[in-house]
Amino acid sequence: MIDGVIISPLRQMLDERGKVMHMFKVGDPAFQQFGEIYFSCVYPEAIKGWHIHKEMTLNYAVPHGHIKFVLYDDRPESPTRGEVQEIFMGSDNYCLVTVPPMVWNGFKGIGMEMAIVANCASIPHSPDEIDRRDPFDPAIPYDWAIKHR
Ligand SMILES: Cc1cn([C@H]2C[C@H](O)[C@@H](COP(=O)(O)OP(=O)(O)O[C@H]3O[C@H](C)C(=O)[C@H](O)[C@H]3O)O2)c(=O)[nH]c1=O
Repeated sequence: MIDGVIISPLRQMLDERGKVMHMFKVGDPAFQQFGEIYFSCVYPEAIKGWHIHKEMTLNYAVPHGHIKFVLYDDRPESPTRGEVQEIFMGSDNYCLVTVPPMVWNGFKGIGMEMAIVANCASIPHSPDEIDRRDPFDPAIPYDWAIKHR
């Protein structure tokens, strides 16, 4: 587990009409502050990344579809420097993933339908605080291909 990353299980309340899915509220252990919430939609097999946020703390939940969310820690002072972390998110593993600034991250749509990634971010979106790398940049030691373990 990359230092500073928090995975919080989220409740889904099902009945014969549908369901209610929790996400995030003031007072939750991972809550810092509210900046903006937006939704990034990704088709199966498409990759969005790599991104790094210099200031924003991310709070991701995937209420529809599934993704493989991948994190890479190259922070010089981090006890987990060099680690890669994969988190499979979606309605089958409905959780909130909190990612501190300066951790590389990206995601790939998996399964059969478009996934919706909600980010309840600590600050409003600003392109100035994001750096990007190509998803296949060899500087990040990760292969996005499916692993038939
Ligand atoms: C988020 C955002 C994006 N854009 C524009 C910038 C690009 O022209 C286009 C797609 O943005 P981007 O390539 O950043 O999209 P994603 O790869 O889905 O990433 C975004 O959604 C994931 C979940 C992240 O957490 C990222 O921080 C966020 O940038 O929308 C805007 O104009 N305003 C916005 O608030």
